[in-house]
Amino acid sequence: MTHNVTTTPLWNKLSDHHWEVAATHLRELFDADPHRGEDLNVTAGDLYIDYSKHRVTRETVGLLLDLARAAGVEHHREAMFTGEHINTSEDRAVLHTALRANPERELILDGQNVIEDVHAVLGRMGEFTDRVRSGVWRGATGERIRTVVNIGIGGSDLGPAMAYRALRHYVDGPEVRFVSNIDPTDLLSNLTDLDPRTTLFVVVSKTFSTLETMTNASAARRWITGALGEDAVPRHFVAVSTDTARVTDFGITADNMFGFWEWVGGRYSVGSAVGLSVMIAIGRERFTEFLGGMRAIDEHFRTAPLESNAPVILGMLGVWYSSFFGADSRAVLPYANDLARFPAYLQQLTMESNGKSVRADGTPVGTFTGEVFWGEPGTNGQHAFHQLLHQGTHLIPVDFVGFTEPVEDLPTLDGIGSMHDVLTANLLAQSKVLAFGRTEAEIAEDGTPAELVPHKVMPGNRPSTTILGTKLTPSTLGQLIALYEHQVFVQGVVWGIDSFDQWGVELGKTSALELGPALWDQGGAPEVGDSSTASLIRLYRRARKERSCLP
Ligand SMILES: O=P(O)(O)OC[C@H]1O[C@H](O)[C@H](O)[C@@H](O)[C@@H]1O
Repeated sequence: MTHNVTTTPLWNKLSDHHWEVAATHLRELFDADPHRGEDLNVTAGDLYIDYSKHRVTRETVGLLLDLARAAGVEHHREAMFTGEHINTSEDRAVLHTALRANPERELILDGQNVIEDVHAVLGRMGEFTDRVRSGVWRGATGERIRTVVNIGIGGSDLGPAMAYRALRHYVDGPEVRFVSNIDPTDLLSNLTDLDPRTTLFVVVSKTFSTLETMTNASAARRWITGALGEDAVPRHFVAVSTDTARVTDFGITADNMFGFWEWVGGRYSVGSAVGLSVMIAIGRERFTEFLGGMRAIDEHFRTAPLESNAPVILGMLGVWYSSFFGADSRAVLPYANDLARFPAYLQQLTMESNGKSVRADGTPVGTFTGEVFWGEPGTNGQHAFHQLLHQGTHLIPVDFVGFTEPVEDLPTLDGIGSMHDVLTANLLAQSKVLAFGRTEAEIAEDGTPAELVPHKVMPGNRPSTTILGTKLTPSTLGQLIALYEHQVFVQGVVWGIDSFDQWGVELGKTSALELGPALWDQGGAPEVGDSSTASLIRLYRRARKERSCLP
């Protein structure tokens, strides 16, 4: 249980300090401290992280780090790495860092070296991957596997789907598709051009009981058995889960199952067997590089002093805006099209982790917690929502993510520079304009008509972090993931919440199960307890009655 720092004099000091900083423009902060752009940055692995365009002074950073210390971030960090049950509401260890630990390390949990277990599964995944990629593993009719369909949802989908897309350039194995939604169009649209003889399903579910995944997996099973017969199942289905009994009940043998452990949270699981489809796509060596990237940031997070600790600094900046400025959201804008699913991935990672309003001991939190994460790749976002970022009334801190080297490049129209150069120029221009804006006087100087001047004023003073990686590779992607995982952790400790449970999603699930029968029962008025839901159900039922194609 963490110390409640929100009731301490240090918190009050930060709160008072916030009013001073809030009254100062970023232009003034740079004028008063012209070298901040050279100093307020940190390097972690291959990531250079500039945080000088934040609404902080050097004093603010010191106070925020004091707050992190007072909350016990260092102590809790060690507790996480060593397997203490820091997920208190579920009484579980939180050991996603063990998934990427060096094989020579040892971590004993309940008498078992979990790192040995991790590498045993990685070894089996590697062998399986090699067999699928080389064509030794074949479908029931003897054909090679050409497409892998990953069926899973939440953490069993977003991590691998994001990583597969991000590492598109490195894919030299079978194509992978991802089916998650209970909406049948997801499965149907993905299967429409596939051949059952060359398709392998990887059914991913920690619990192996999630309604969406089990429903999609049984429909996929019918698709395979309808075309190839019951005996084909073992050649076309493998499972990733912590629950052997449920997997075997589904008809997948333990040989075709890749396990993980209850101490891996779904949203922290992409480095476990949950990443199997990514490994099949990019090969085991590159998957190892991916894990190595995460490990580099784990080590940085565990050992770097707080002053140069990237996840600590970025996490505390998130606390600064959320708890002191009352900012609701953070935009993540990757200037790398292959990171298109990164914001969606971060939504689960951050919002399922820190979207809590009680502390770990069940008492209400005394501050705003969590941040709404959202975003789209640049430059697309510039032509859509950046207007609000630049001139709207909300304070929305931005994380820009870019790379100094492209994975692919093309010349520009005029042949001067490359498309990647222009992409990067856009990233830098956006962060500059957000921070410094354009004043009334500067605009009037251009001869802009007086009545247009207020419309053209760019207020600036809008904070951003710029994360520049060397190149989007399996390793740098792993680094980015761990960078955000540990930010979430730091914030959770300061807010005193349990970042590793997700009770808030449970009621929606049981409620859907309870409501289901009311939708297909054609009897009298549904007894659902409120007139809004009852009216919507009546409307749905009427439409359902008129449809002829239903069973
Ligand atoms: O992997 P599964 O057990 O199928 O769970 C899939 C997802 O469903 C749940 O509702 C949780 O909110 C997620 O954290 C989890 O990743």
